[in-house]
Amino acid sequence: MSDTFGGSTAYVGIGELVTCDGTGAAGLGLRAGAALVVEGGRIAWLGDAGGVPDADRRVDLDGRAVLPGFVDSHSHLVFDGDRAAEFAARMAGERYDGGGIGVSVAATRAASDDRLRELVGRRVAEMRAQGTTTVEIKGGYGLTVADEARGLRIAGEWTSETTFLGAHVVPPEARGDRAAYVDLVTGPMLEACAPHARWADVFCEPGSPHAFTEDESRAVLTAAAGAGLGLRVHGNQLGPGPGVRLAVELGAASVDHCTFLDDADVDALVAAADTTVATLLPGVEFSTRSPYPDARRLIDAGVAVALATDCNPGTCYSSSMPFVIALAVREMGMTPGEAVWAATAGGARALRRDDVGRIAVGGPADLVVLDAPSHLHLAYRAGVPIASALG
Ligand SMILES: N=CN[C@@H](CCC(=O)O)C(=O)O
Ligand SMILES: [Zn+2]
Repeated sequence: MSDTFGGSTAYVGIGELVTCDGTGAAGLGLRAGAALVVEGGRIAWLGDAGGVPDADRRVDLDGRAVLPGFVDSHSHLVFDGDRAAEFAARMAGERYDGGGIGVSVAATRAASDDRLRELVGRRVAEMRAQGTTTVEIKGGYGLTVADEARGLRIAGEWTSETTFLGAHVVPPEARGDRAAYVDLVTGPMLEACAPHARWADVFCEPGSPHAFTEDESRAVLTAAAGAGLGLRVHGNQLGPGPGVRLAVELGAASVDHCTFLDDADVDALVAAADTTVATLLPGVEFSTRSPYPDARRLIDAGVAVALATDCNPGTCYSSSMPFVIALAVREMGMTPGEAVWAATAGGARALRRDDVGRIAVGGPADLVVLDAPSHLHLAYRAGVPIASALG
């Protein structure tokens, strides 16, 4: 977030500064007794509080911790309607298979531009209020040329990290001819959407009749890369499958979910650790009552791991990165430091950004302050709104 005050601001009294200016948990970059000067929305100075230069304004944070703003590298904010009844049915034992996406597609198609704009704006504001300063937003609830282009145009009003997801599911009207729908996605839909997107994604899940097979996914991703888009994949969410290996083969920036992995998937992710991030979305396992991904196995093997919300109406209607961090620590065996790194610097890597997700001189002043002395409190005080953007 940027400081709205016109001049320079010195932040002193920082209980713990978490810079995330390194790699892995070792790169958490914890500093005690540090201070920051922010000017023009940038970090102008970082050092020991004893040496803080003069500034136009001085803010005493009274022992609170300061972190980089969260980088939520996976969300689906462009939708209307909700699926609370589907959630309740799952809590009573129903399984998630992606079929409910059609309900959100119908509601989203029926919404006016202004209505969608208002909904996305409200959700982005909800994220920012919980410390998220960079967000990726996917389409995927329009599934016509016009509706996908519209969703991405609206998403682009809030972020440059927009993702074309025409291959979210095969929409009901196209079920009789899947090949024709893939042709639409790789042809006219991609052409209309590419100018509004940085990324392309596909729901690669051969076990679901709604999602896409390996060959269909490869066709979509290859066409998108040809149109100049970076690649992302929804893979291995509902069962073992080809998503992870396809993402690695095609040099995707991230493969997301990674819930059901075999040894070959983990080996592929280790080999591609400089290229492809495994983005874990534990809010989905919470909201679908599913087994959590084995984050420990991935981190211990040397896989690059990010955390994101996947905020969407079906599998996780939560916009809260602190909630995701708490789940990662409690349910996936990540240390609090690993979880914070994955939610900031890890998310930045998943978006191939080196300007966000860390606190460094010259970088954007995207800062989170905790109403607590340490990053440990994000998981320790789960459910308590201690994180907010600073400034
Ligand atoms: N799995 C595919 N897409 C979303 C869910 C979308 C929905 O159910 O509405 C996800 O990431 O979980
Ligand atoms: Zn998703």
